[in-house]
Amino acid sequence: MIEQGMDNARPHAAISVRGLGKRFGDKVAVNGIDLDVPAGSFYGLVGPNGAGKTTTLSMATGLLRPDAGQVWIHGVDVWERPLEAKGLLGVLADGVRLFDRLTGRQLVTYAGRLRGMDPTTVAERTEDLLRVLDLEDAASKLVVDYSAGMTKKIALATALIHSPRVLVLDEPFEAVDPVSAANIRSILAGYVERGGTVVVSSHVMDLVQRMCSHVAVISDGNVLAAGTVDEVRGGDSLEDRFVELVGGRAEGGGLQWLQS
Ligand SMILES: Nc1ncnc2c1ncn2[C@@H]1O[C@H](COP(=O)(O)OP(=O)(O)OP(=O)(O)O)[C@@H](O)[C@H]1O
Repeated sequence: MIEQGMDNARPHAAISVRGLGKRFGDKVAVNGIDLDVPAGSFYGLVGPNGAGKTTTLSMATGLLRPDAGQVWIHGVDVWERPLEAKGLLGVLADGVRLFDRLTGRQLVTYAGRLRGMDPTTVAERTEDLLRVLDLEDAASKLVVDYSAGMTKKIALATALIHSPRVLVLDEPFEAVDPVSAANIRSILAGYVERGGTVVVSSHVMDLVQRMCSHVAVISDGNVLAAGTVDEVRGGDSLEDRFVELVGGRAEGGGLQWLQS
């Protein structure tokens, strides 16, 4: 069934965003954007600091109420049918506090039980996740005592445990060591191969170019370009295209006084 209001959105997209906007005081953080994330795509969201990526992802996943616009996850309106929409999602949010007085194992178990999963499956998947994310040795330690990278990985485990249809990951590789990052990349690539959809925000253009099928470039709350990675980069590297679209390179690096 296609929902009311979806006429000009894409009913078969994993995520469809129309006219999404958010303002904080005088600052327009997200300026009425449209975006379609095709089902089965590995979608990168890139943009300079303060571009509106986190605000967009927070609104798209039901964590932050938009001032304007609508979001559908596989055709389900996030703000009208939040429970149903959230059931389809796994989210790694930026800067959201975890229940960090739990151990890593307890936190992942709790996430699975909150999703209504049976205890045996939760226990099995929790051990699998701790193993592939190299957190077995830290599993009995409180999350409050984790390093930044370990915290990122345990939060990722809580997003994966229920095997959602759509994964939305804000900066999943930030602070994560190269071996764990490679493990996470292969987990995500396998998940996409099996029909899942992944959206990641990242500042690492090379990674997005290698890993993602699609990309959107956001700057100052607007979508400057969106499509397949090849369409957006148009023969250049994604990094060169990004700098061309976004601008802002300081001539000669500036800070001539910075010398020894
Ligand atoms: N809760 C808030 N209160 C006030 N301003 C906010 C709030 N959240 C975000 N902003 C502002 O909205 C704009 C977009 O921020 P956002 O965090 O979405 O950017 P981002 O693209 O995720 O940046 P980064 O790459 O640095 O994480 C920024 O100007 C930021 O200062």
